[in-house]
Amino acid sequence: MTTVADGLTDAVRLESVSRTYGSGAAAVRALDGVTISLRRGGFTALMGPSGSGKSTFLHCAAGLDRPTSGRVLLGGTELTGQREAALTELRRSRIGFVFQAYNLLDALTVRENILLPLRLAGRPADPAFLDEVVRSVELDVPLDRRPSKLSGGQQQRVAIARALITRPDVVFLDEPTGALDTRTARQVLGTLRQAVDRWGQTALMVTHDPVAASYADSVVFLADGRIAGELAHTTPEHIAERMTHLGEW
Ligand SMILES: Nc1ncnc2c1ncn2[C@@H]1O[C@H](COP(=O)(O)OP(=O)(O)OP(=O)(O)O)[C@@H](O)[C@H]1O
Repeated sequence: MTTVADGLTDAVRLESVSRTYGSGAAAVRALDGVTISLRRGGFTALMGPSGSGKSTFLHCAAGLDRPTSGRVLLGGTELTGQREAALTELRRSRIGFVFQAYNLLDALTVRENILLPLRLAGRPADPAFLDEVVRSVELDVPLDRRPSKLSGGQQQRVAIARALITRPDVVFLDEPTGALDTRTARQVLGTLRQAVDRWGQTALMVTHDPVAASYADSVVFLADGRIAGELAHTTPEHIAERMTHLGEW
């Protein structure tokens, strides 16, 4: 396991990361020499036209996929070159995931869903911290209920709590509000923003929605597998304008 002193201030760092799918004439370069650092405690949105490489970026950064070349560092630990078992362990303990489709288990109660990452990692649950996380995501439902009995917004709050419970180095969110109506989406984003601030949580969110992206501290744009710019503390209007210049979205 390699630890680099200069990577310690960054939660996540990609260095010259490329990912090519297929080979020969059919090869697609989904990521093309991407270098970027996610500062500890920062909330970053990742946007770009369809096919620009957002999912590939997320999968490489989270150790779910391996770059063809380049390095990925999580809190100073190099992911690239790790064996599959070590990557699984790292993902379990140091990364939180939130997906568009919530991905909650209905065989488990809300409480059990939130605590699942700790159970899988063989770590004890701290009832006081569970209580704090549940309050921070404003989840106002009985914790012994099954997820399918909850609204979409409540289910996504459960998923966010589950992502925060291990105090991970970074939370990756893939279109977290894509399945929610506009009003619920805004409420969930407001809660997410508060939770990120409260815990000093590093987060990276892929989204197509300029309003959702405007909740982040900065918006990174991808086009054709490359970083195509960044906007800090900006408005949905500016984000939409930049996206329009990048092409179809
Ligand atoms: N498993 C794969 N095999 C071959 N090509 C792939 C694979 N996954 C992605 N690609 C290609 O890599 C490029 C980037 O895809 P990616 O899914 O990362 O883009 P995206 O920005 O997430 O797109 P979208 O917004 O439509 O989800 C696209 O040209 C895509 O067709």
